[in-house]
Amino acid sequence: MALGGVRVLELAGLAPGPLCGMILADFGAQVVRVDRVSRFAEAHGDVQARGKRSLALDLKRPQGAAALRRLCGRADVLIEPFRHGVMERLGLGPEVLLQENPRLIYARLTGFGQTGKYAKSAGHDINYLALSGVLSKLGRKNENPYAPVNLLADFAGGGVMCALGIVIALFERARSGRGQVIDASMVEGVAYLSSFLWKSQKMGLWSQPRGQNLLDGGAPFYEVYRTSDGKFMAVGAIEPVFYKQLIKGLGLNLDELPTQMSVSDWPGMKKKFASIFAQKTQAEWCSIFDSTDACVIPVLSFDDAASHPHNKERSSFIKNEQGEMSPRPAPVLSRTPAVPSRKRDPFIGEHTEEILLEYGFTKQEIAKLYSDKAIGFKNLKANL
Ligand SMILES: C[C@H](CCC[C@H](C)C(=O)SCCNC(=O)CCNC(=O)[C@H](O)C(C)(C)COP(=O)(O)OP(=O)(O)OC[C@H]1O[C@@H](n2cnc3c(N)ncnc32)[C@H](O)[C@@H]1OP(=O)(O)O)[C@H]1CC[C@H]2[C@@H]3[C@H](O)C[C@@H]4C[C@H](O)CC[C@]4(C)[C@H]3C[C@H](O)[C@]12C
Repeated sequence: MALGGVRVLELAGLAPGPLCGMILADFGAQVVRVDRVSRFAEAHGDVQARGKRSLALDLKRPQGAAALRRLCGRADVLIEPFRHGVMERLGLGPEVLLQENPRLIYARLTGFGQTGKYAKSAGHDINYLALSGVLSKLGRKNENPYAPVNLLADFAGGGVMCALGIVIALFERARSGRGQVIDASMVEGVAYLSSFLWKSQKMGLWSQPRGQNLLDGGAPFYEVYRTSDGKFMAVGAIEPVFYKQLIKGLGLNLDELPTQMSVSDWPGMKKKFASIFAQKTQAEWCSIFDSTDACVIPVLSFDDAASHPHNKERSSFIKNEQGEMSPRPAPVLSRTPAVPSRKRDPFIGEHTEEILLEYGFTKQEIAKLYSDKAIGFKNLKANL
């Protein structure tokens, strides 16, 4: 696989870091998740542990921190998901680790970045989304701004953006032979993703208040409608050629309607479309719109998405040995595609000895680390 042979140490954190590690593991990297020893009961469950192994190491103990330094000496990538200053307090800051391994790619995945007034503040997806400006653009007319689960800052602007940075740094290292520090701020990651919104401000796409523009819930032809069986259809018929097919599928006469881009008529048109969509079931609307260019697609549950003919044809969702469904890695590379592990997720500390041996520790050294309580072997299933 494309990242075969790349050694990654992922310090266990919440949501974004685990996704970053999973992406690298799916594309072939050997990812070791470094879990806490003393707080098994409080482990933030890593539900994105596919393809990883787990080493339980107490970084608060000098022997544990020293062991991580040694591991980093042989690793290609370190992913650290803590607030600014934590690694420095552990004696594991970039200056130390890059001194010992100049090829190390030291990825610092935080909410606010390594500098700035909030650098040491706690936060979660919704806070980063707020500070980026993006949250102000999300939400229905006359309602509060709305954060779409924790997809945008944690995952899109965090885990995925950090993985991109790591791959770019690996590519550059192939030329220079040198590692570097990646300051992956989720605020900036999600802001970067929203460049289109920033650049299109003057195009008139966002001249209305939140929830009343073309792409944020204002336009009747870019909206979700309830069907008679309580399901929904997603409509995205933006271009006139597709809009015409939407109108035809709804059984309306284009000549008798206001022009598509008559913004003042959008609320009335929305009501009209809603009353029509409410007359048929989701399946009936699919039989009308499937294989047309009306840009009308059923809103699917996770189960329905996994079993939908289109997604089944592409094997877009996979099952692991436990029968758990999840999305397959994306994108699909033609020659070196990701081959996601089908194995169950690792227990915390399950591979401690195996990993330490692999990284050059002797059995005696491992026994000493264990007696110093710097490592753990417990086979506890990570929570959540
Ligand atoms: C599923 C829920 C999460 C959903 C995602 C959520 C919406 C997010 O946005 S996640 C993104 C959060 N932000 C970041 O990741 C940005 C960078 N990180 C931070 O800003 C901070 O880490 C923090 C704010 C996220 C957390 O701050 P905290 O003070 O806890 O930590 P830090 O300051 O970073 O310091 C880390 C300290 O830990 C020490 N450490 C680290 N590793 C080790 C080690 N191996 N050995 C020893 N010590 C270690 C390190 O030295 C630092 O120490 P110091 O501070 O002394 O320097 C989940 C959200 C909440 C979860 C639930 C909750 O946790 C309670 C239960 C816990 C139980 O175990 C499992 C079930 C829970 C219900 C749990 C379930 C889910 O996981 C959650 C709901």
